[in-house]
Amino acid sequence: MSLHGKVALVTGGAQGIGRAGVEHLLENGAKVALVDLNQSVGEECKSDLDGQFGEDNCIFIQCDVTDARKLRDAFQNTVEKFGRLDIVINNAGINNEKNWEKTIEVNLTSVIQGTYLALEHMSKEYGKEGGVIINISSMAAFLHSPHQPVYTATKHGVIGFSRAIAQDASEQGNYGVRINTLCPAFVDTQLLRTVEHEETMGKFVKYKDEFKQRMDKYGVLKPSLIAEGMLRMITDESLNGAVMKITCSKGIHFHTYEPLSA
Ligand SMILES: NC(=O)c1ccc[n+]([C@@H]2O[C@H](COP(=O)([O-])OP(=O)(O)OC[C@H]3O[C@@H](n4cnc5c(N)ncnc54)[C@H](O)[C@@H]3O)[C@@H](O)[C@H]2O)c1
Ligand SMILES: CCCCC[C@H](O)/C=C/C=C\C=C\C=C\[C@@H](O)[C@@H](O)CCCC(=O)O
Repeated sequence: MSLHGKVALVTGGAQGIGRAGVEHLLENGAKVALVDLNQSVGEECKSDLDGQFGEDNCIFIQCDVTDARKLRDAFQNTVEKFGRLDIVINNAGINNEKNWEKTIEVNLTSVIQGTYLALEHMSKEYGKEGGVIINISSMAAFLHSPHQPVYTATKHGVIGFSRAIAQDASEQGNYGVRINTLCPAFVDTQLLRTVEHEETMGKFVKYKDEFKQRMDKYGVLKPSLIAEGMLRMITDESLNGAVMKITCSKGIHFHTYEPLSA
C-alpha cells in the first residue's frame, strides 16, 4: 500500500511516539491531521513540520480525546480538509495511577471511541473505501508492569478490543479496514518522566528506583523505531489483527497466539 494521496489522523501526535509516526507518514507522502490536547506543543510541532514537509500537508487539531463530541469533530474536520481518511493511529496515552479513572478514559475508552469513529469514516459498511487502524498498547500488557496496575489493565484492554474487532471487521463484516496493535517496550519520551512524580504515580512513586532499574535492564528505544513498526503495519496489507512487539532485545517482532480449540 503506497501512502501517496492517503490521509491519516494521529491522536497524541504532537510529541513522542505520535510525532515520530506523523513524521514518517509525511515523509512517505501522506497528509496528516495531528490531534492533541496540548495547544502550544501542537502548534510548535505543526510549524516545524510545515518547515520540513511544506505547508498544507499537515493540520493541528486541538482536542481532548476523552471529549467524545470533540473527537467526532476532529475526524469530521480532517475529512472536510483533506477529502478522505485512510489511516487512523489511536496513540494518545497517559500514565497516571493516581487519577486512574482518567487513565482508563484516555488509554482505553478513547481508543475504542477512535476505532468506532475511524470505522464510520473508512469502513465499506458505511459506504467508504477501507483503510487501516493502529491502536497503541504496550509491552506492559505482556510483562504486567508491577507498579502500573491500571496502565497495564488499559493496555491489555487495547489488545483484546483490537483483536476482537479486527476479526469482526475482516472475517465477518467485510469492512475493508485492517486493525492492528503495537506494543512498544520503554521508549524515550516524556511519558517515561512521569515515573518520578507522586502526582502521576500516586502511592507507587516509592518504586521509582526499581522502575528505573527495569529501564536499565530492558533498555530504552527511540521513537523513530516505533514509527518504523507503525509504517510496516500500515503498508503490509497481509496484517490484520496483528500484535506487534518492539523491544531492545528482539527489535520489531510479532506476538503469536495459539489457535482457538474446543
Ligand atoms: N514511552 C513509552 O515507554 C511507551 C511504551 C509503550 C507504549 N507507549 C504508549 O505510546 C503512546 C504515546 O506515548 P508517548 O510515550 O509518546 O507519550 P508522550 O507523553 O510523549 O506523548 C503523548 C501525547 O499524547 C497527548 N495526550 C495526552 N492526553 C491526551 C488527551 N486526553 N487527548 C489528546 N491528546 C492527549 C499528549 O499531549 C502528548 O502529546 C501512549 O499510548 C503510551 O501509553 C509508550
Ligand atoms: C512511566 C513508565 C511508562 C511505561 C511505558 C511503557 O508502556 C511500559 C513498558 C513496560 C515494560 C517493558 C518491558 C520490556 C521488555 C523487553 O525489552 C523484553 O526483554 C521482553 C521480551 C519479551 C518478548 O519479546 O516477548
